[in-house]
Amino acid sequence: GDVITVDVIIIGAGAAGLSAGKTLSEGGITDFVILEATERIGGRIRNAEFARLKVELGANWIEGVNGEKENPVYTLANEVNLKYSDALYDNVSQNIYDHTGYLAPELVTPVVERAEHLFDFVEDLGTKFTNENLDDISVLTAQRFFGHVPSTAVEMVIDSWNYDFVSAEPPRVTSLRNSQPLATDTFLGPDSYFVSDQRGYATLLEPLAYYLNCKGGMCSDPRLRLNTAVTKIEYSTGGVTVHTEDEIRYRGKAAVLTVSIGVLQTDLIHFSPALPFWKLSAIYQFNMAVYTKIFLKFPKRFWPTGPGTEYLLYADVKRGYYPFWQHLDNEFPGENIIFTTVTDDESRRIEQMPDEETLAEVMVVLRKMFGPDIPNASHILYPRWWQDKYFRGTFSNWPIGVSSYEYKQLQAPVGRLYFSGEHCSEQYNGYVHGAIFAGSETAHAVLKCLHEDKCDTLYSRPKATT
Ligand SMILES: Cc1cc2nc3c(=O)[nH]c(=O)nc-3n(C[C@H](O)[C@H](O)[C@H](O)COP(=O)(O)OP(=O)(O)OC[C@H]3O[C@@H](n4cnc5c(N)ncnc54)[C@H](O)[C@@H]3O)c2cc1C
Repeated sequence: GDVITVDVIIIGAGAAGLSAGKTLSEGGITDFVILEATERIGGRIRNAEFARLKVELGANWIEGVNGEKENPVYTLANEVNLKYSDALYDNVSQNIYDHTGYLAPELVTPVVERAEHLFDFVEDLGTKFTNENLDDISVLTAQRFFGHVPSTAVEMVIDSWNYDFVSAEPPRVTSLRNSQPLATDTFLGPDSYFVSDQRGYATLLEPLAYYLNCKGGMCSDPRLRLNTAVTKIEYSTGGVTVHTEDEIRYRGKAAVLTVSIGVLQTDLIHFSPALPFWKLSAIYQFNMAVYTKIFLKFPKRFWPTGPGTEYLLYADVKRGYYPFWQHLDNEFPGENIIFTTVTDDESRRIEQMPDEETLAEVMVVLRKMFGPDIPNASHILYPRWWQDKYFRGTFSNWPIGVSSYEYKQLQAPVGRLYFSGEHCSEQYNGYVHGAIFAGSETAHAVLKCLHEDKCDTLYSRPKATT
């Protein structure tokens, strides 16, 4: 097949790949290509048609605003006048249901208050562990130090609201040191905005990728190669050769690989030579979580509406069984759309079910919450991120057992092959802003290599940090 020679090959046109291209451009390297397997830019930022409207199947919130450091996602959103609204999480104690229906606030308020104390305690312990450089423990272990672990249906749903809704994995899995308190809240700010713009959340990537001339999702710059899946990467200290499904080889002085950690954990891309053990070990230890929004449309509204009703919780004896609910009356008045979110094993389970089976389960839950007379949903839509070979999940979560030293190995290049993507942002992994920061940081390392000849050597094992 053909051989195309460029300075740098970027693999993946998600937020990280596009951000890497921007930093390279600004650093004087414009001879690059971006190889993207799918038909569009944006990766895990993606919307879809749903009953006359468009809804976001991937990233939906701009997380971390109004803090000491500006969130680049917020800046970009404002540049394109993206439509978003305040995420009003605070009122959730007024909106809890179980199999008997609505739970009066006086029943649940003491549980919510205790969960707040528990949350603060865990954050303080996380700070202590970081400051004193103590060996990591899980968030669940930290909760045990509080003397109480959530165990009733209501306690569990509030607990999963505080943790699983954010990290898509339960506290027993998640690292205390690396998630508490959340750097996004601490540095970028405590507020979040929910995006409902009909042009799509991904519109904010257009100013980021200005060098590709994108408008309405279409980009005219030939350096972007859509529908171009990478199958094999050969790397050395001299450069990188990337093979694609359409049998073209791209040769570069360096490459930036931004596919998700879920993809790296599979054999979708063949590496030659095989990735060294320390690198594979770091890749396999990190977690790709799964988080699924299930959108439903009804012929009429039967849930409460008005300020403070947006987020609802359903407490089941089985933790994680259709626990989180959010209506879209503010965003799409009169459309009668509500969605439920599940995570982790429940996501994996429903990904394997046909829509009708999931809908039947969801209707049973809704009838417990709102009574037997509510109508059936007319539409259902949910994505299968975990089954998709180009994603294999939704976002990374830092598990217990991965130290900062091992994390550096996840980020480290092998030869001239550089790794990037949201999972490579030490502070902000899992988020769109994490992907943007990581893409830029990796591109800076590539610039240093190409301009100053300061490149990491093949198989170099990153030095331990204290
Ligand atoms: C359901 C869901 C909800 C989320 N909610 C939020 C949120 O509210 N707020 C937030 O900040 N973040 C959220 N996130 C996380 C956020 O979307 C991601 O962290 C971010 O978009 C990841 O960007 P990335 O560039 O690192 O990876 P990706 O977007 O995955 O980009 C990598 C690209 O590589 C491509 N690729 C894969 N394999 C190949 C191959 N072999 N050859 C060529 N290309 C390939 C993929 O198609 C993809 O386009 C959510 C994600 C999901 C899925």
